[in-house]
Amino acid sequence: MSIILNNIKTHCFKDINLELKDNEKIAILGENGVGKTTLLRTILGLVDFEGQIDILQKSMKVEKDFNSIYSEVAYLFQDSDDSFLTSSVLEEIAFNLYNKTDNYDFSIKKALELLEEFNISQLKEKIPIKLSGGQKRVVAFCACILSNPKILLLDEPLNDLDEKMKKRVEEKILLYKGSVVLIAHDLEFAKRVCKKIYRLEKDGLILLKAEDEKI
Ligand SMILES: Nc1ncnc2c1ncn2[C@@H]1O[C@H](COP(=O)(O)OP(=O)(O)OP(=O)(O)O)[C@@H](O)[C@H]1O
Repeated sequence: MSIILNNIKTHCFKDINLELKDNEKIAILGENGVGKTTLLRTILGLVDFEGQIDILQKSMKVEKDFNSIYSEVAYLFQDSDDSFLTSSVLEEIAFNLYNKTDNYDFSIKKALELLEEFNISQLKEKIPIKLSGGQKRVVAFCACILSNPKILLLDEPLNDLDEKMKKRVEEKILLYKGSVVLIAHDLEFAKRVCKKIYRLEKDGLILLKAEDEKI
């Protein structure tokens, strides 16, 4: 199992139970303010919680337990600006892979390939926080996936993207060889990418059936 949540309670929801298998992709939908982002932040140890969290077979009891999983869990923030750590797009995208491999040249080479694949090579020397909203989104997404983490936590990844870029990002998520928790408001997108779709409510996570059309 990649993630097990048992009876998780935070300031905005209670009794969340979830099992995410290795390489499984799930989507979580729900009303504004119900706590979807808070749920992702809880999985990362950024929110006070009660209950039991296991990630990649490790039990997360105290804050430092979460440090041990950061190299294998990537988080696409709802607000891309919150994620930027470096002063160039190229270094931003290479950052996690460099941390993981300690190989600068290899990380830069792979980052350049990904920039090419997303057709954004012209951005490589730009300062991430000065990009447009959509450009920031793609750069933050590329920074998450380059190091192939075992778990991807994606908070509304298609926000601000044009149609072409939405397709590229969707394709990448679909083919991603790892576990994915996707927060989305677009049910059709969620259905195309994930087999299991949940709706978050105050009292817990509800598994939606294939025939459900409404959230
Ligand atoms: N750091 C915090 N401390 C206390 N409450 C917070 C904090 N961050 C968010 N909240 C509150 O928690 C609730 C859930 O917010 P959250 O961002 O998780 O919702 P969401 O489901 O992701 O919403 P949206 O669909 O609008 O992005 C909101 O009422 C919000 O005001």
